[in-house]
Amino acid sequence: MTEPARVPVLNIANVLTMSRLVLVPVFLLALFAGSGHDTQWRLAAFAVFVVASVTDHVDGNLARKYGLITDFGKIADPIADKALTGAALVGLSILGDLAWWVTVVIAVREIGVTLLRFWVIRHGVIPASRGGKAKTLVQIFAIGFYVLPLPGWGQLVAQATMGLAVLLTVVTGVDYVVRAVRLRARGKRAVAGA
Ligand SMILES: O=P(O)(O)OC[C@H](O)CO
Repeated sequence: MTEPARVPVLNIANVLTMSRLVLVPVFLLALFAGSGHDTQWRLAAFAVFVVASVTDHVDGNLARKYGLITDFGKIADPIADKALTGAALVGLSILGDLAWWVTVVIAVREIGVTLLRFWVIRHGVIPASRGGKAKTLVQIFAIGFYVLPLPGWGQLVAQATMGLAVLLTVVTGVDYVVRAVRLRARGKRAVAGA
């Protein structure tokens, strides 16, 4: 019987995921340059943020299209997303543009879900859910609006989008807790029955 072909971890989808991590310090440098509120630097930070965010879309599509899905990618992709969004949220809060409680709520959920993934890893990998992907997309839009130097109405749009992001972040976080508990319970039952 022929073995199924192994997908190499070092593939284009995973390289794109890792490049998102590399762009995090570049984004922060641009965000804090020029005392943090210089229009040109904010636009530069926005451009880096958009490029990094696009890699999130492209790596997943490439992985699915060319069969490059790996367990490494399933774990690394959400971590790279969290590094980017987390750095942006903390940066915006340090600059006084975003309330700290928003950053803390999102950070607690994102770190918590990452720990959950490692907690159940012996029993299986919890990939990003549809809700999780939607949550990341809304977070990215919300952060993008906050990074851009927008007029008053734009700031209202930014706040509303961030409110939706917080809601989705919490709801999907609870959903992952339920999934993790079920996966562990199934894993334990399987071991007990072995
Ligand atoms: O909600 P998570 O932790 O599954 O993260 C979702 C990913 O960021 C989607 O690419």
